[in-house]
Amino acid sequence: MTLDRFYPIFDHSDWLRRMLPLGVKLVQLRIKDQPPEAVREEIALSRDLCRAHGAVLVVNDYWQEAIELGCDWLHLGQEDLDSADLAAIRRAGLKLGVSTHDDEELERVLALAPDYVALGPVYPTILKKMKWHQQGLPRVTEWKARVGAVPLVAIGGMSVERAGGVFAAGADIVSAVTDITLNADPEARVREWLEATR
Ligand SMILES: Cc1ncc(COP(=O)(O)OP(=O)(O)O)c(N)n1
Ligand SMILES: Cc1nc(C(=O)O)sc1CCOP(=O)(O)O
Ligand SMILES: [Mg+2]
Repeated sequence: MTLDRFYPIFDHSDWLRRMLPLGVKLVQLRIKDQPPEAVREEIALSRDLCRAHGAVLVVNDYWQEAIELGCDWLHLGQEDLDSADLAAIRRAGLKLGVSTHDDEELERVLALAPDYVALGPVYPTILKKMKWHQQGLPRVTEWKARVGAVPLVAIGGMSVERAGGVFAAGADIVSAVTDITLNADPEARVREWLEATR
């Protein structure tokens, strides 16, 4: 299966309800600091919305809920990998995307045969505090050479204006958060993203 080249990330199903009708075909639900019932409800709602729109939903962090709720894709970071039951995830048939930021992390995840590898932050991000400032485009090129046929997701400080250069550097998919969610007109911005990536 070929994943869409535009991969927005949202923290609530309300965003999916707004953006999926525009043509988004790959989206991550990234929930932080919510009670367990709200997390489950949000994952189930997002799963159903994505199925109705023929889009791929990637659930961030919540691997047990993703299994229990019959989801198809999961994203895990390095710390998540420490506690996740990868055998159970694979038994459930979930596809797995993973974050990487340095050589050691990349070596670790390549051994897991991931379904995509994310590299970040390619540019500085304002979404969360990170140990890494920015990887830069040469690092994207290096990562693509190392992951080979595995799809490479570039994340961190992404914008429509930067996407072309990031694809040219070797990324297969570009993922964005605040370029959309903090935009004065998020729907219009998503339309620009779709035009730039199709
Ligand atoms: C596409 C994509 N890439 C990287 C991340 C970050 O995952 P992680 O390092 O586990 O951090 P949190 O997002 O959980 O704060 C991601 N979510 N998606
Ligand atoms: C969630 C996340 N993970 C990253 C990583 O490098 O692993 S960067 C990032 C934030 C991306 O948000 P924005 O598009 O607003 O910069
Ligand atoms: Mg995580």
